[in-house]
Amino acid sequence: MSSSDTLDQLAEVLASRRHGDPDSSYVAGLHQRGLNRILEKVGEESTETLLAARDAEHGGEAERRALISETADLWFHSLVMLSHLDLDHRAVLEELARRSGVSGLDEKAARNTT
Ligand SMILES: N=c1c2ncn([C@@H]3O[C@H](COP(=O)(O)OP(=O)(O)OP(=O)(O)O)[C@@H](O)[C@H]3O)c2ncn1[C@@H]1O[C@H](COP(=O)(O)O)[C@@H](O)[C@H]1O
Repeated sequence: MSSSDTLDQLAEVLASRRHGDPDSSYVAGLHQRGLNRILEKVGEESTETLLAARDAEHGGEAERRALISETADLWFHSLVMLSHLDLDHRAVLEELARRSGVSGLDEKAARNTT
């Protein structure tokens, strides 16, 4: 399965949980608690990811695996955030595709001249 299939499948599951039972679904519970709770989780996972990245820089395999796990938590909660706001994760993939081949330095220079 390709990486984008994995994201597509996860997004489908998340959509199906949007109005699900919070007693049996973590995702439904997040939606029920609302955007602020989801944003808190995105913030927490961001912090945990950056701390894990610092440990991974000079760490071993365990620290590198921990960073992968924290990044997965961050991506997952970001997908729940998009879903809560009825935004399609494929729009993010399309935005990255649109940027493909455009140097960040060139893009920034073009921004500063307009
Ligand atoms: N990918 C994930 C996923 N990644 C992380 N998590 C959950 O996100 C939470 C991470 O929060 P923390 O590490 O802060 O742990 P915590 O302290 O227990 O969490 P809180 O009580 O603070 O919310 C944990 O409960 C994890 O189980 C996920 N929960 C669900 N999914 C996917 O979403 C699908 C639907 O899940 P349900 O809605 O639970 O059926 C699943 O089949 C999975 O594919």
